[in-house]
This record gives sequence, C-alpha cells and structure tokens, in this order.
Amino acid sequence: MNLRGVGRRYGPRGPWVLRGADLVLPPRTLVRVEGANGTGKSTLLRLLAGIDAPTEGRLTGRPRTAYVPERFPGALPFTAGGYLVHLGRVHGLDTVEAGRRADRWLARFGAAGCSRTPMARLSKGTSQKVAVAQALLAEPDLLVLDEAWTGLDAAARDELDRAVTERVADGATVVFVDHDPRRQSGAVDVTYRLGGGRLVAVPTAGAKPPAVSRAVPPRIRIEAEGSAAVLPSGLPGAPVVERDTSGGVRLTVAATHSDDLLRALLTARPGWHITGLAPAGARVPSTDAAPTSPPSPTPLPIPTPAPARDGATATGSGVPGRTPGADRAVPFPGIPRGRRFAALVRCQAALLARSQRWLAPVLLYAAFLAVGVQAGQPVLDSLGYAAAGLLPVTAWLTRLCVTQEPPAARAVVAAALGPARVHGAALVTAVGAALVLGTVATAFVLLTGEPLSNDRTAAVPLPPAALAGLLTALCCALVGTAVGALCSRPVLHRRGWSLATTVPVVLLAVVTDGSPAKRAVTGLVSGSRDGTVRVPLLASAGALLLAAAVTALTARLASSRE
Ligand SMILES: Nc1ncnc2c1ncn2[C@@H]1O[C@H](COP(=O)(O)OP(=O)(O)OP(=O)(O)O)[C@@H](O)[C@H]1O
Repeated sequence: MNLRGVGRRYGPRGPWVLRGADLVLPPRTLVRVEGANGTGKSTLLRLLAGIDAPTEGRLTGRPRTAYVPERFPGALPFTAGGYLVHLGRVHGLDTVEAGRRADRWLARFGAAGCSRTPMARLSKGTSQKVAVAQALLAEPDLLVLDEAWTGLDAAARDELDRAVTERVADGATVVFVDHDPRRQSGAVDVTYRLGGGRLVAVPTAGAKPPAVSRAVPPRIRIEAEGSAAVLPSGLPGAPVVERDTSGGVRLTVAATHSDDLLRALLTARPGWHITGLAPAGARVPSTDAAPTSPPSPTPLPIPTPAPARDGATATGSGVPGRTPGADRAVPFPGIPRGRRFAALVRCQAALLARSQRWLAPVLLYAAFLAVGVQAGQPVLDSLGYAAAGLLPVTAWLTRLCVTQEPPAARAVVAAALGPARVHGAALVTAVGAALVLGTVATAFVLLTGEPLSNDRTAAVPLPPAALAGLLTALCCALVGTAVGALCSRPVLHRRGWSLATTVPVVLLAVVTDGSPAKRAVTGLVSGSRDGTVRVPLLASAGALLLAAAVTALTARLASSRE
C-alpha cells in the first residue's frame, strides 16, 4: 500500500491535520504511529483504513482491511456473537465459519460466555473485545488498530499482542496507535511520528527485519485429493495453494488453523480426501500408498501478501482451466463483492428491524391507509393513494437507514467494504423495507377495493391493476429513497436541516410534473375515472434512473466526507 503526498484537513479552510505524507506499507510489517494528542494519528489511521479520503494526494493498493476504532459503541441491537457473525459475513465468510471464528476469538479474549449477551449489556472492556474480535476474525491483510488495547484486561492485552504477532507472521501489515510506548516494543518494524501535520519515520529501538525477528507460529503441512474442480471458499487460515504437475494441490497454512482446514476439506461437498500431513518444510507422508516420487509443486502466482515464510501444505486434485491464482484458498478475495454487499444489506436490515425505529413510519403509514382506503372504494384510486403515501414514509425510512449505525460501527464496515458500499447498502435496505410496505398495502387495496371505475360503470381488470399498483409503489419507493438520501448524511449532517428539507422536497416530488412518482400516481388516479389501467413503465424507468443517480452521487460523497 502506498501513500503519495497525502494530506487531510477538515473543511476547506481548516488547518492541515496531515500534509505531504509519503508512505509505503509492505506486507508482513508492524508499523507504529505515535504523536501527542490531537496530532492526527486517528486521522491517518482512518485514511489508511479507507474510512476517510485524503483532501489531497493518493492512496493506492489498499488490501483487504479491518479496523478497530478508538471508541467502539456497545449500543447495537445484537448479541456479541450475532454481531460478529454479521461482520464475518460482511468480510466474506459463510455463516458457519463466521460463527466458528467468532466463538474462537471470543474464547481467546476470555469472553466466550458473552456470545449470547446483548451488546448493550456488555461492559466497556468486553465491548472492546468484540471490537477487536470483529477485526481479527477477518484475518485481514491490513489491520488498523486505533488504541485497540485500551480498556482490555491484562490477559486480553497479551492475547491481542499475540494476535498481532500472528497476523504479521501470516503476511499482514498491522498499523497501530497506542499511548503505551512499551506496546509491541522490539517487534515494531517501523515507527512514524506525527507532529505539526508532518509524518516522519523515527528510529525504532530494537527493530529487526521481520523476516528474522518475529517468532513464526508452528505450521503443519497437509496433502489431500478431491474430485471438486474448485477448492471450497472460506477455507480457514488463508492457506497458500500450490499445484503439482500430477494435478495435485498443496495448501500451506499456520498450525493454529490446521484442524479447521482439515475439517473444512473433509466436510466440503464434494469432499476432499486427505492424503498426507506433516510439519511445514518436511515432505508430506502419504496416508495412502506411498508415492514413488514426491510431487513437484508448481506455485501459483499469489499477488499479495508475500508467501508465508514457513507453512503447512495440503494437496488435492487439479483444477483444469482455472485462472492462475484464482483458486488461492484465501477465504476472502475469491468471494464476489456482491455477496459481501448482500451480507451488509442483511446486517443493515437486521439493525433496522431490531432497533424498532421503523415502528413510527410504519404506524404513520398504517394510519394514512386507514384514513384514506376504505372497503368498496374504486381500486385504482386507492392504489394511487396508497402509493403516494409511501413516498414520505420511504424518505423517512431512508433517513433512518443511513443514520442508524453509530459512526464507529459504520467505520468498521466501511473499512471492510468502503464507505460508498456501506451507504449504498443503507439505501438498498430502505428501498427493500419500503417495497415490503408497498406490497402489503397494494395487496390490502386489491383485497378490499372494488374493481370498478369511479362512476362504477367500467370494470377494472385486477391483474393489470395489481401490476400498475406495484410499479407505482416501486416508483414512489425509489423517489422517496432519492429524497431521503438527498436530505440526510452525507449531504446534510444536521438533524434539523435534514428534517426541514425533507418535508418540502417530498411535497415537490409528489406535485412536480416531471416527477416519476407523480406521473405514476396520476396515471392510476386518472385511469380510475374511466376504468383504464395505465402501467407506469416509463415512470418506473425514470424513478430507477433517479434513484441510481442519487445513490451514485451520495455514495461518492460518503467516500470523501465520512
Ligand atoms: N471529523 C472531524 N472534523 C473536524 N476536525 C476533526 C475531525 N476529526 C479530527 N479532527 C481534528 O483533527 C485533529 C487531529 O485529530 P485526531 O483525532 O486525528 O488526533 P489524534 O492524534 O488521534 O488524537 P488523540 O491522541 O487524542 O486520539 C484534531 O485537531 C481534531 O480536532
């Protein structure tokens, strides 16, 4: 990862907190950042973690990142274990593996009994253990720790020291700030000091090249064969994969992960057959008939980090036609971002559902429907009314979704997927919630309304009416999301301004002629006069375009103004 001339100031006329920072962060390196209070250490770490964007300069080559913020919020409506599983999924793990790692890390920090405890009831120190666990279970290539030891008990501090050593030995870059000068002393590879907006490297007492100084955890070598064409995703321990000329695959992994790796291979569908197991460096003895000659491995190109210095290996069947390097069994890079994004939406939806903040807009919408939709009314007219009411409700839900996470919790997921995707996930969650409401309201109107025109002379066919009603609800939900996104953070941060602008913008969206929502609603209401169903295809496309444009704009802003 490289920083070139990176500077950050808050506000166009604010003082430069950081200026002209040039930095190279190689893999397998432990970096300490020090400086007095207020000199910009957290600012630098947030830039490194990708939560914040530099005002000037460039950051390139950020690997898969996890971040522990300075202050972690306990007030999330999850249990400790539940939150860690959500975060594990956001990092690309499947649910089972995320749960296993959550349990393991909680146990390592002496908090195994807290897995089912609501986070709001955790002590400050135990919350901090959860904060640290969420970063470590991801086995990130870049681990950014902002005073992560603060609040931990002595045993947990030691465990975090060990975990940092393991991460670096596994090839990661770890950057940390801690006010205790003895923290990781002797293990730090580079120390940078911040002061007066400048970042300077300082001599690190006792620093040695990590390749010779750091204790490497023992490693085990495993060989296996399988009929599967692709190694299972999410293999524990980020094993390094090699292939031999006879079509075998060799995996290299830290000993601490060997049991998990074996279990994952053996329980994979289709399954893998373990043919050998040995300490790294030794030739793997076959568990079947001994091969006449040892396999000659052909290492796959692995972009980053550098190959492990020492390791464990598993061998399996060849994978014809694969892209070189594509099957490196790192649990994360192979996982499509879409899946991680879906995990983030799921997390946001769970957060919304559990926070019960949805109750107020949903009750308001229910009251709106109760007042305006009565049994026996012309169905198209009622569908138009129900859809129109969805627009302000969606704007409200959108505001809730983009503001529901405490900033530190948002920072943690932003480090994993980027602030733009976190913002996008919030908007998708809001649209999803609004569509559920809109679908229920449409179904209610279709069941209770009369399929007749206003003067009750013309029949209204129900299937096209249902389609028109659903698409109109979609239009209103999308326009409502666009309004909500434009009237909340990152465009408007203050609650007062946000509320003050939402109401007039909602009104504009309902009454302005060019608005897709108005077009769709008007189509239903005017069609109700003579019983004509107008399916709002064009308006739906317009609403989709508008919502996509606003999402892109606000997501971009979220990346630069967090
Ligand atoms: N979001 C923000 N908006 C405006 N100013 C900010 C913001 N975040 C940080 N600052 C300012 O930037 C400067 C550096 O803050 P930062 O938190 O990075 O310092 P620090 O070295 O981490 O401090 P500490 O050791 O107390 O944690 C401070 O003057 C702070 O007021």
